[in-house]
Amino acid sequence: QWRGLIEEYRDRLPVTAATPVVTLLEGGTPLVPAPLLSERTGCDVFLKVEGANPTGSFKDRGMTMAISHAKEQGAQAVICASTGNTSASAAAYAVRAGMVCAVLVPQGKIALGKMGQALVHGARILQVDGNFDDCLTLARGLSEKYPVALVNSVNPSRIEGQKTASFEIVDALGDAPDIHVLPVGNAGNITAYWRGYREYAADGLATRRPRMWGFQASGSAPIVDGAPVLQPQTIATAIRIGNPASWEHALAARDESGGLIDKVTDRQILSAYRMLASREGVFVEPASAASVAGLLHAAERGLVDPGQRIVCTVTGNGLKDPDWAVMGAPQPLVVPVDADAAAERLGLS
Ligand SMILES: Cc1ncc(COP(=O)(O)O)c(/C=C/C(=O)C(=O)O)c1O
Repeated sequence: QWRGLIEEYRDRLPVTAATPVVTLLEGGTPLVPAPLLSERTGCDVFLKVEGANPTGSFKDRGMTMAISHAKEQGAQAVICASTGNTSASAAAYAVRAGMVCAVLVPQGKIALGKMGQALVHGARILQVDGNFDDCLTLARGLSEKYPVALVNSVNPSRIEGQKTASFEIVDALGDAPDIHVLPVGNAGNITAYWRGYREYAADGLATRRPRMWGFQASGSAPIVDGAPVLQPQTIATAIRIGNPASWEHALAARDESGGLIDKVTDRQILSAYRMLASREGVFVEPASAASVAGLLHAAERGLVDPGQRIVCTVTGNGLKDPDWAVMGAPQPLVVPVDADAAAERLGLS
């Protein structure tokens, strides 16, 4: 039985015997081969399906660490700004820890599933009349003035927990991939993956470190454009972030790894989103598809070599944002309880 990240990687995490382990047995997620992406790119492509985590996104990796540390420090309340997945995760782990969870989300810009999670776990939710960056500014201010622990990815415990995804990938493949691809919003995850790959290589558990390829949405691409985006716009609301808190760390991951950070359009994101579900059988939320969209776009431009081993992290479960799955799809037919009628409409007859 998988014991959760802290137990599985205890000797690589900043925990002691005194650290209470707050866990929902997160981690140990599937590394799924992607035959269609492999064929399209001429490479060996795998998907790290982080939607399989307890609250449906990679945020659980950071949250088990952040909430365990908060509990160790005697916190009774935690706070986070979120585009939705961080708050869904913080709300669930706060329940496990017996803590109050305060959540600040950008007004009207949070996917239904994520709002539902925070609500049902009993978080105290405020919609902020501003964007995610405004929410983070507010959350930081509140955590400095009031006894509430900030659990955004500016909290180093979050990065420590999230680096374990790289450990799992090397443990599964036997070495690091040539390229690791993932979406970039607040840039905590690219920072965490690079740290994990570096640590494993330094300890001789991998012979190489991958090139890190991060992708932003073109309407919300401050790192690519070289300046904060004041009014970020993208249908991929999870990465609708104009001023990433881990900007410098993302640049370091890109440059130290010889990688890249680029942008993909909403159209490319939705195309990859649909291809993943309809051709690879993997349902992810739109922001997660930015990594696959970026890989396909890079491959079209000849940036991959045949036979390379590539891992794309798909960061969140498609159920988080069901509207996009329904949008634009034909209304399913209604049939009478009649086999012939059903067979005819299913095209079986
Ligand atoms: C599905 C999904 N994919 C990618 C990202 C980007 O990761 P980072 O670059 O580490 O920020 C997020 C981030 C979400 C939040 O920032 C939040 O929940 O507040 C996400 O939910």
